[in-house]
Amino acid sequence: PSIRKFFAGGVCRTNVQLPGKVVVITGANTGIGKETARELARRGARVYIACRDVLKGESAASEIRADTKNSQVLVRKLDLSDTKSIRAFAEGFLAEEKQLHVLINNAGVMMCPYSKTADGFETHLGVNHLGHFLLTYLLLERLKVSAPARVVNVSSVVHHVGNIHFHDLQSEKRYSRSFAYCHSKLANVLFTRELAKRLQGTGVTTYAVHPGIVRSELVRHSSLLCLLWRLFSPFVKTAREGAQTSLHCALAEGLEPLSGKYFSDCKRTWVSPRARNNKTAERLWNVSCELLGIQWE
Ligand SMILES: NC(=O)C1=CN([C@@H]2O[C@H](COP(=O)(O)OP(=O)(O)OC[C@H]3O[C@@H](n4cnc5c(N)ncnc54)[C@H](OP(=O)(O)O)[C@@H]3O)[C@@H](O)[C@H]2O)C=CC1
Ligand SMILES: CC1=C(/C=C/C(C)=C/C=C/C(C)=C/C=O)C(C)(C)CCC1
Repeated sequence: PSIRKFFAGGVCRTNVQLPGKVVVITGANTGIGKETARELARRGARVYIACRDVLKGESAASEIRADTKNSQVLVRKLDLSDTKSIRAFAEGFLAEEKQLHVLINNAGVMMCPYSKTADGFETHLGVNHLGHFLLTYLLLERLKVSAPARVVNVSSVVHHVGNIHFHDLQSEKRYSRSFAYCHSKLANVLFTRELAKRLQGTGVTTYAVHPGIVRSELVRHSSLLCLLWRLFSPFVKTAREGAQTSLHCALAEGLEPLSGKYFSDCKRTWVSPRARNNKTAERLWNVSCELLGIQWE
C-alpha cells in the first residue's frame, strides 16, 4: 500500500464547494476527464461534459449523477477535430449559460496514425492544441464576466521532448506519431503561458497540468503502451489519481499569482526551456489565430 500511495502522487486537498458554479470539461466521458467531472459534480457544480460521442457522454453522466446525487451533469456534443462542431458547441453553451467559472481543456489523442482534422490540421495539433485554443477563444467573454474564473489545460511531462516546427506545423514533410503528441503537449504549455500574459488583470487565470502516468484509453493506438500499462499497473495512476492536479488547479485557493505556470502532483513544476520561450509562445499564438481565421489580441 505504501508503494501504491507513492505512485498515486499528489492529492487535491481543498474543501472548496461549488454550488452555483458552472464548469465545462472536454473529453469527460472517460479517463481523467470523467473523474475530474465526478469530483466537481460532487462539490455541487453544474458540469458540462463536452464530448464527441454523446452516447458515451450520457453513460458517464448518468453514472456521475447517480454517484454524486447531483442532477446538474449535462452532456453536449463537441468534436475538437472540427471547428464547425467547436463553434456549434460554443454557440449552444453561450445561449444556455450566462456564466462559466471553470474551463478544463482535458480531451486529447495520442500516437494516432497520420491523419488530418476536418479543417486540414494534423490531428494531434488540431485536437490537442488548436481545438482547445478556438474553444477558449469562443468562451472567453463568459469566463471574464464570471471572474474569478480559471482555464486548466491538460498537458504532459512529454512536452519536454516536444518542439514547435513552424516550417512544418502539419507534419507533412516528416511525421512521427509519438513526437506529434509531444509537440502538441508543448503547444498546450506555451498556450497557457501566453494566455496568462494576455489575461492579466481580468480575474481569469490559467494553468497547465501534467496529470501523471495514468491508466486510461489514451494508449489505445499503441499496443506496446497498452501492454506496459497492464504490466506495470501498480505504478501507474488510476484516473481518479490522475484527476488530482486538474482539480487542484481548478479549485485551490490562492493560485492566482501562479497563472501561466505548469503543475504536476498538485505542485508547481519546472517546464522545459522551450516551454519558457516567450517568442515561441507569441509566434504560436499568432500562427494559431491565422490557421483558425480569428483575431485574438
Ligand atoms: N493517461 C496519461 O498517462 C496521460 C494523459 N495526459 C493527458 O490527459 C488528458 C486526458 O487523457 P486520458 O484521460 O488519459 O485519455 P482518454 O483517452 O481516456 O480520454 C481522452 C478523452 O478525449 C476525448 N477526445 C479525443 N478526441 C476528441 C475529439 N476530437 N473531440 C472531443 N473529444 C475528444 C476522448 O473521447 P472518446 O472517448 O470519444 O475517444 C476522451 O473522452 C489528455 O489531454 C492527455 O494528453 C497527459 C499525460 C499522461
Ligand atoms: C519506463 C516505465 C514506464 C513507462 C513510462 C512511459 C512509457 C511513459 C509514457 C508517458 C506518456 C505516454 C505520457 C502521456 O502524456 C511505466 C509503465 C510507467 C512503468 C515504470 C517504468
